[in-house]
Amino acid sequence: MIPSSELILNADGSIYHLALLPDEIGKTIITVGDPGRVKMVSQYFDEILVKREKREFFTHTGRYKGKKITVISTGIGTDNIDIVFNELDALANVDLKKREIYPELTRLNFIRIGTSGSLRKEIPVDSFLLSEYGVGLDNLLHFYKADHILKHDMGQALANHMSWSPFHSRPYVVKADQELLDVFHSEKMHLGVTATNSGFYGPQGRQLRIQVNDPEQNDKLYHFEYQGLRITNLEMETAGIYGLAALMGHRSISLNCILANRESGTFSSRGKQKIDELILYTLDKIAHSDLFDV
Ligand SMILES: O=P(O)(O)O[C@H]1O[C@H](CO)[C@@H](O)[C@H]1O
Ligand SMILES: O=c1cc[nH]c(=O)[nH]1
Repeated sequence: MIPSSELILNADGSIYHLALLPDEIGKTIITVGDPGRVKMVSQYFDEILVKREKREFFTHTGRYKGKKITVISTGIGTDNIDIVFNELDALANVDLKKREIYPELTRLNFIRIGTSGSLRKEIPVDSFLLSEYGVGLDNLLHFYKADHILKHDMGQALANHMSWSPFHSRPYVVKADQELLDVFHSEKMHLGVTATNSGFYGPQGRQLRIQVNDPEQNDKLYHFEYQGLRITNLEMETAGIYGLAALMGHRSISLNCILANRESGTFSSRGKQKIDELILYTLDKIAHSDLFDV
């Protein structure tokens, strides 16, 4: 039995931060960072069955062309990914009344629709990128037994290449789910290696008023190459999503709308329109693939 200090439920039996009950989520779950993006997705649903909000976690569950879909905002960062993924997994795989893990587990499909900054001129603002790998420069996965899902050789090669101080955590590398990669890949998508960091400014090499430790950081990331793989873009959730989904036995994929180009120093003026395009692209792929439950 999982004690009430670990699996925390609200008075109505819903899970602590998300305030959701088990039958209020679908097996296909779209994650977005921005709570305002939830209704940008659910406006296309044919019906909305559940609407819930608590803190930065806004959830709409509904149906789109016959498929049951949940869209949920995670807020920013892998610390929030830890909360959202553990709580959604508990809703699917733990009997909340008995506080016991179900003998048969349910596999969820997670699709991130997020924004990102590109490191490369050839991946310009307003383009879309599918993350083949997530490279965690944060430290979330180091708190879990994750050796069996990590591409250690590449993580170590990147640590050596960056010549970081021992105060930095070691990069962790996780591959996307291959079936979801196949579903979402098309000529509209760049395929990339996405570096996930623990901040938007210093950790992504942005310097406004206070100095960063390594002004060459983005340049070093740009030049890193491992077995033909090169880092393409920066954001703040993908590697955590790939890591936790793989550890829990779920599928996950991250779709990025490129808003910033760090090499050319530009930022999109058409962000909302391009995110809307990526949402419609994603919903269309879900509607037409057998991988997603009705
Ligand atoms: O647009 P979202 O999904 O929030 O994603 C990106 O944008 C945020 C930073 O502005 C970070 O969460 C980053 O990962
Ligand atoms: O540069 C960017 C743009 C969006 N989100 C990020 O995390 N970084």
